[in-house]
Amino acid sequence: MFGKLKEKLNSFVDKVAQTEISEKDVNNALDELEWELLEADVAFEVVEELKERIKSELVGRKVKIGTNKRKIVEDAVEKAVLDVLTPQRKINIIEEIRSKTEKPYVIAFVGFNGSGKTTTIAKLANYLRKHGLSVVIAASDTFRAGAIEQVEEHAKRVGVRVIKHRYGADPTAVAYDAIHHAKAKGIDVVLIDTAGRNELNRNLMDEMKKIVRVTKPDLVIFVGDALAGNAIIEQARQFNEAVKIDGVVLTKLDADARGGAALSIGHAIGAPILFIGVGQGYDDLKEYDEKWMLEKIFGES
Ligand SMILES: Nc1nc2c(ncn2[C@@H]2O[C@H](COP(=O)(O)OP(=O)(O)OP(=O)(O)O)[C@@H](O)[C@H]2O)c(=O)[nH]1
Repeated sequence: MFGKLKEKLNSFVDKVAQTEISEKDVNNALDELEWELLEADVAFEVVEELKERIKSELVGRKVKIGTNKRKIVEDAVEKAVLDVLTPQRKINIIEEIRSKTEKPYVIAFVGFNGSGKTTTIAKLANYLRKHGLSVVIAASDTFRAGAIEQVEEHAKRVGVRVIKHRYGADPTAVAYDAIHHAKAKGIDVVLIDTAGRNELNRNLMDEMKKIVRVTKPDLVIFVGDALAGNAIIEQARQFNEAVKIDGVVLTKLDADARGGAALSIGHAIGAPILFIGVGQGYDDLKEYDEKWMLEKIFGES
C-alpha cells in the first residue's frame, strides 16, 4: 500500500546519506602510499601499477556518510598490494619432486655473488631431508676460491653428500656427475651450486647457460638478496634472459624487513617466489606466503 512512498523516501535517504570518493581524496591517500612503498624498496613501475589499480577501484565509489572513508581506501590499497604479491602460479616443490617419475629432480641455483646461494642450498637440502627426500649437491662453483670447501662444510652439517671436481674444472661436468650419481643411487634431488656472477661476466654467463642447456634442470631458481632492494629487479631480468628462471628465493629478509623487493621481483620476471631466507641458520627458510609479505610491508616495523 505504502510501497511507492517508502521507496521514494528510502531513495532520498540513500542519496543524501552517501558521498562519492573523489579523485582528490584518492590522490591524497596515494601520495602517502607511494612514499611508503618507495621507501620499502618497491620498484617505481610496480608503485605506478598499484596506483592505477587503487584509483580504478576507488574513484567514484559511493560511501555512506558516517563510514570511515580512510579505512575503505586502506582496504583497497591492501587488496591491490595483495593481488600483486600473489603469484599467478604457485609451485609446491615437495609435490613436484614426488610426482616426477624418473629420479632425480634437478634444481640449479643462479644469482649474483654473495646473494646467499650456497647457504640457501644447504637450507633447502635440510628442508627436503625433513620431508623425507634424499639429496646430493653438485659443487659447480669451481671458479671462486674456497667455494668447494664452503659448500662441503654446509653439506656436512646438514648431512648431505657433495659431488665435486677440482677448481677450474667444467661446472657442467660436475653437475652431470652429480645427476649420474643420483640416478645410480636412487637419490631424489640434485641441487646444483653455481658460481655467483653478473651480466658483465660474459664467460660466466655463458657457462651458466651451458649448465642449464646440458643438465636440463627441472627448476632454475634465482637467489636474490633482498638487501639489494630495487637493483634486484635488473639482476633478475638479466638472469631470466640468459636462462629462464622458474622460481625465486629471496634471502636476508630478516635484515631487510620491508619486502619491497619481493613485491617487485615477481612482477618483473613473472616467476613465483618459492622461499624466503630469514636468517643464517639452516631452519631459516620460510615457504613464501603473500599474506606474511603484506604484513611486512604495511605492519609496524
Ligand atoms: N641474515 C641472513 N644472512 C643470510 C641469509 N642467506 C644467506 N646469508 C648470508 O649471506 C652471506 C653470503 O651467503 P653465501 O651463501 O655464501 O652466498 P653465495 O651466493 O653462495 O656467494 P657466492 O659463492 O659468492 O656466489 C653469508 O654470510 C650467509 O650467511 C639470510 O636469509 N639471512
